[in-house]
Formats: sequence, structure tokens, C-alpha cells
Amino acid sequence: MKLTKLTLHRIEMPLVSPFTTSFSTQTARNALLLEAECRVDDELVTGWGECVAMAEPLYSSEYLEGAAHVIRKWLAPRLFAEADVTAETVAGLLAPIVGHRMAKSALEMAILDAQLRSRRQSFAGYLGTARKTIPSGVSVGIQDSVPAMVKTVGGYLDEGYARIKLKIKPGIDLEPVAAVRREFGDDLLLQVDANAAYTLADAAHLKRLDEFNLLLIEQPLGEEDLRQHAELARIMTTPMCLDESIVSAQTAADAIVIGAAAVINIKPGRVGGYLEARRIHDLAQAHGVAVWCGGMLETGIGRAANAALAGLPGFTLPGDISGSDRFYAEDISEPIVMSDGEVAVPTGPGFGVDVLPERLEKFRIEFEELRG
Ligand SMILES: CSCC[C@@H](NC(=O)CCC(=O)O)C(=O)O
Ligand SMILES: [Mg+2]
Repeated sequence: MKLTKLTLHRIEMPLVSPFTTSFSTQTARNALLLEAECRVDDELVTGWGECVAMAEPLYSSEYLEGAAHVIRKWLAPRLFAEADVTAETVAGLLAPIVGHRMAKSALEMAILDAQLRSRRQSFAGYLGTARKTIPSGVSVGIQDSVPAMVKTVGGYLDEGYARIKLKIKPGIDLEPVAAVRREFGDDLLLQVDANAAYTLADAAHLKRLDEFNLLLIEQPLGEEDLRQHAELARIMTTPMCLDESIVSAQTAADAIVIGAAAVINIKPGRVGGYLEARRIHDLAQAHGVAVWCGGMLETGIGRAANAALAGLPGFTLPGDISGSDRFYAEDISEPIVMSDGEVAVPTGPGFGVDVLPERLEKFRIEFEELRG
């Protein structure tokens, strides 16, 4: 395919409720959508990609304006220069540019969507995803009080979510977890995510979470604390899960070998794309390590692509692929719907969802067109 035009759309979508983690409170999702127009023989086809970088570099070093800049100045020109670009060659073409995995992922995603649409192939078909639905978990932000947390969890369980993930941070951890366990019983699939808020000095405190029979504890320590996570994993009985630390198949292999990750949260944007995400899935499966699909408050585009990825056999734990309405009253596409704790794996060409022009108009702040 020949990339003929790349449009960067800056959008802002209000959240239905504030989302508080150990490092930020979000009330809106600022996102960067890429629209790639490609020529395949004499046909023009369009593919969409979503950059999951946040507006501020608080989850990782990438941030929205920086991603737009590196795409405009350093990444897109390398793809425009190619007479025949494919999803499978994007990562290699962009490899000389160091880092910027979320920006690279969005580009690969847009090329992949266009490529699949030109072949009238679904992403699930491309991956070989056999499942028709995947279990849908929900990430619950830090609430104003423990009773508010219990009420919020109850609401999501009433909606039918298959698994609850609680955000925690120092001072807001044992009490809400104990209250949720007490209220909803031992059978509730429950896990926690600290977003790197603790250090190894907190090991004795974190070990007290072992009494709550959690599925896993996600990224308690820093992104670069691989050895420290392995040390903490030897102290705790709760399975250690990494998110921010796993930026590639290579770091996944390192984490598995040193015992820092018994479980891996796979986020395609964080690791540079869906193809690298599949490689991490395959690697983890070869080591008997469970994976699940994380979330970055994606719009329907990323949510749909994640649902197909999460249908692969190694995704044995419910992911953070909630319905669109968990975050958005209106999505940029037809909403991804959670029903009875499951989300359907899209079957249409490409990622199987279309950006609705009226929604793009409504949420778009600005756009710019790049040509080769
Ligand atoms: C702004 S926080 C985004 C990263 C966070 N994501 C979630 O908690 C899930 C969000 C979602 O359901 O999309 C994580 O560390 O796993
Ligand atoms: Mg996380």
C-alpha cells in the first residue's frame, strides 16, 4: 500500500465520571486519532489508529502533543517515503527512531486497519481469534470514601462486569479492598492496580493484601523496578502483574525470567503496537504466564481492536475492556457494549468499527493533514 495522506485528529471526550488513579484525576480523555488514506492498486482505502498517550506524561513519558510532534516530524515521513508499506513492515521502518511506542503503535494501527479493510478481513480473522466474545472487567478509580467505593463497585457488578480492578495508592489500599471483599464475598474476581505508587520499602504493608485472595497486584513499584518486583514477588503470595514495565517482548521476557511477572497486562499502545502485543502474548504463553488486555480509556476504535486481541487463547484473565459507557456517554464510533460480563469480538473488516462523522465533528478540537 502507498500512504497518501495522514490526518491527525485531536479530540476531547468528556468522561461520565472522574477517573482517579495514584497519579492523576481525569475528567476528559484527550486523544489523538490517526486517519490514514492509502492507495491499494487503484483503490483508496482509509484506516484509523488511536494513540493512547495521555495529555500529560504521568502514566509514561509519552504525551499527546509530543506524540503528534514525533509523528509529524520523524515518523510519518518514513512511511510516506515507502512505495509499499504494510502493517508488518511499519515497526521496522520506524525502528531507527528511539522510543515513542504509543505514537508508533497508532501509525501501525492505522496502516493495519487500512490493510485489513482493503482485504475485507477482520482483525480477529487476521489474528486467528476464535472466540466470539471476551470477558469484560472494569477498572474502578479511587473514590472519595470507602462507602463510595463499595457503592461504585456494586453498580458495576449490577451492570454485569466479570471482574473488578481497584485503583490503590499509599493510604488508600487495605481498607477499600477489605470493604469490597466483605461486601461482595470471596468469589468476586478482584485485583488491584497501584500504577507504580509504592517502593520496596512498602513490602510488609503490601504483603497484607495477601489476605484478600486477589487475582493479582498490578505494577505496585516503578516502571524500571524489574528486580524490585521480583523481590516483592518472593515476599507476597498475590500474583505479581506488570503493566508500565512491559514495553516490549524483550522486557516481557526479562520480567518473566527473573520472576518479576507471574501475569502480564498487555496494552498494545504501550508496547509499540498490536503486532508486538501478539508477540508478547505468544512469549508469555510459551512460559505459562497468563496475560490480559489492559485499557487506556480508548475510544471505540482501540476498544474494538483490543477485543479482537483479547480473544487469543493466552488471554486467560478478564481484561479492562469495558463497555464504552463505562467512560463515555457518546463514543466516537458505535459504542462497544458489555452484556452479561462479555464484549463481542468485532467481525467487520479492519477493526470492525467506523468513526461516526458527526461524533468526530462534535469532539474534535483540531486536525492537520500530512502528505508525503
Ligand atoms: C489514565 S490511567 C490509564 C492506565 C490504567 N488503565 C486502567 O485502569 C483501565 C482504563 C480502561 O478501562 O480503559 C492502568 O494503569 O491500567
Ligand atoms: Mg495498570
